[in-house]
Amino acid sequence: MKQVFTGIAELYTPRQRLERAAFAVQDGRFVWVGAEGSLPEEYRGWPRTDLSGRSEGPSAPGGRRYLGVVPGIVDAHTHLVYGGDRLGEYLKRARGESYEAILAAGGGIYSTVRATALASEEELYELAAARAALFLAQGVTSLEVKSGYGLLPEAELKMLRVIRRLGETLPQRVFPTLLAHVVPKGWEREKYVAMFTAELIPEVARSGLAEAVDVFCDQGAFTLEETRRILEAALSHGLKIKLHAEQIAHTGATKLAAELGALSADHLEQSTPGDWQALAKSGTVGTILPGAAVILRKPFPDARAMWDAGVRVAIATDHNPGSSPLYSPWLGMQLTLSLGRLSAEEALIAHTEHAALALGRTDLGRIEVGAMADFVVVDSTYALEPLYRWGNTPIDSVYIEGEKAKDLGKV
Ligand SMILES: N=CN[C@@H](CCC(=O)O)C(=O)O
Ligand SMILES: [Zn+2]
Repeated sequence: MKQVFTGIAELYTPRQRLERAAFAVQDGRFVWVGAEGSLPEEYRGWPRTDLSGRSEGPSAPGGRRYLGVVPGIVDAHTHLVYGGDRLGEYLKRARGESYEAILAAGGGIYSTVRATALASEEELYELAAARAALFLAQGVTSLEVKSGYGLLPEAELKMLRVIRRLGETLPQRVFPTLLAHVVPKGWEREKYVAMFTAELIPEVARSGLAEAVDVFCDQGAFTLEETRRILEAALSHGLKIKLHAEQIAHTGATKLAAELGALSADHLEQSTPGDWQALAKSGTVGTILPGAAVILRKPFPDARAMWDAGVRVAIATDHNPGSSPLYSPWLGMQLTLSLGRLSAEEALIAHTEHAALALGRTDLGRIEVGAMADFVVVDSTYALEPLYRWGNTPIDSVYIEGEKAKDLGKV
């Protein structure tokens, strides 16, 4: 497929801002990006798609107006597959009960584990696909999806099969991750870690059901030592690694992530300048999860200081039924502007280019030659307007590999 896209008022690559831009796409990738007026001769005869919208606004020849375009949003941390909900827990926490106490009493993650066990693969698939449609409507073109609400080996594999089916059927690109979340009730810790490292990880590596392994290294979950064992097992089986780090307590997980060359260390609410230095040195992405930080009333990660320390800061929704029932990457970026002190341009980089690095990809989250042609057409002349309008995200359309994504769900 060959196509030239025009009608763009403002485009963020995301590092560069172009006015009256255009780009050419061939076989799902950008092959040329620049000013519309300087479209090279070789692309002039290609079929054209004018992205201008019909809504009212400035610069509107023929009643149309040129629109803003940004790269497809990348969500590098989600728990999209789960049964049930945690509304009751949410209301309790809003009255002051703590996430940690609810988890320790066998609720929280454990209650989602019970609800997920009761749901069939078909039900879990339908629920997750409906959530993914809402994400698509927000411009999310690639997303990571974790297991972790199964805990028992067969239940984890069941989640991973659902994630594989999502990858086969959704318009978006799906990155599957095996998550060591908590020790199941009734298991000895040692036996569980031994099973995870000696049976589950090899089975997942063999079957190709996950690309990465993640561990919730925290108070109430896995210790630093257990985390190291799980991650080293993952590496020895050729899987990538990432971590839930420094969310509730400071455990040293961020430095472990940096030491082992993890793709990313995520959460970071309790992280320190020493942790940021380690991330900056290793190149491990620091992914902040504004939904979980704000909803659980934890310290908001100091994204500004992290960025200035040289960390490649990413933002993700951490969509899950407990700590972050967040469906909007834009809200995550908005919170990071206000509470994490990133600029709007930096927040966009964090949810596109840097988020792609957290998936190990340099060809996603960018509008540049060689990258996958995933992009979001903003229903405004101003490409950054979705960051300005809180709770009313102006999205016109979403393209994945140069094709208009259908089924934009209602938001
Ligand atoms: N922190 C651990 N895991 C999830 C929360 C899962 C849950 O509460 O169900 C997170 O990233 O926030
Ligand atoms: Zn998470």
